[in-house]
Amino acid sequence: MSAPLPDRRMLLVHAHPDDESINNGATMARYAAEGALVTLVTCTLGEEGEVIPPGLAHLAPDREDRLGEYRIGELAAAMAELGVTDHRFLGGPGRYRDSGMMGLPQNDAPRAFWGADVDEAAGLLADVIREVRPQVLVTYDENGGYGHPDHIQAHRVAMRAVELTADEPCAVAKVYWNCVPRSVLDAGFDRLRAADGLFPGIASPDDVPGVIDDALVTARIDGGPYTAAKAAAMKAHATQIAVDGPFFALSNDLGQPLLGTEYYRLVRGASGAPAGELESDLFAGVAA
Ligand SMILES: CC(=O)N[C@H]1[C@@H](O[C@@H]2[C@H](O)[C@H](O)[C@@H](O)[C@H](O)[C@H]2O)O[C@H](CO)[C@@H](O)[C@@H]1O
Ligand SMILES: [Zn+2]
Repeated sequence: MSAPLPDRRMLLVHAHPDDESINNGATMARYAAEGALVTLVTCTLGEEGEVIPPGLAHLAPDREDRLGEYRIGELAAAMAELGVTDHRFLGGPGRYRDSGMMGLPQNDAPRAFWGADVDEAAGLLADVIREVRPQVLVTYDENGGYGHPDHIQAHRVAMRAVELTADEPCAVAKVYWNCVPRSVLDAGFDRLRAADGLFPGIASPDDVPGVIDDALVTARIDGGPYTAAKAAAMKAHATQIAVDGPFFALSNDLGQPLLGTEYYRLVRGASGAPAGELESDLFAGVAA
């Protein structure tokens, strides 16, 4: 007989190993520390990524094509930093392949996630929802945050899986999309510009995934005590992310702020906060 599930259960649906730490690392660490079940489903192995450390360049897709298996290890190390023990790949490791950036030939590769049948992939995710019965699901907005095909597809698959299970006892109570309020991001970039010289360049706020008007944000999760865990988890994804204090850069060498407070937009279910106020707990208002 399997152990009873914790009272609070959340499911995060991401495209590649690293997205979870970048978008939700502090949130995941906080809820894991508080005893909630935090389940991460990652849809690809990130096989088409670039490689930051020169000593690992041989793993690249156009060389040994072993980046995917390497990033499995990076993800496991990142989850250890966050205290998350339930992380899975959609359909099993390698079922769906990283599609590469929008418009590249890799988008049309045989196993590319971008070409996956959404209902089939959503059926696989629905099985996870039936197993863990999350009250809360977190994924990207309809643009995947920044238009990456795997992010857009992860959004579509996640939202379809929520629909498929909506009339079942495991129905997800609250669905959130990752976001960053413009004012918070602008302040972060002001700090980065003042700390000049950390990275070869500075990203444009418009390049940061999920930037939205402050008024559209519905939840603010103060990850304060867990910011260090988030930074450590991001560092674990060393092929993709370079971390320097409260800032980081992807393989494009463009610095951006590392935010310990994480923001969300409730798109399905009822807010647990008083009207006009931000939620400070994603589980607010849900039953065990
Ligand atoms: C954060 C994220 O979604 N990373 C993806 C992304 O990686 C970017 C891509 O390689 C781009 O060409 C670089 O300029 C940028 O610096 C990278 O962050 O796309 C990869 C390929 O699909 C993916 O593996 C990676 O996880
Ligand atoms: Zn990604």
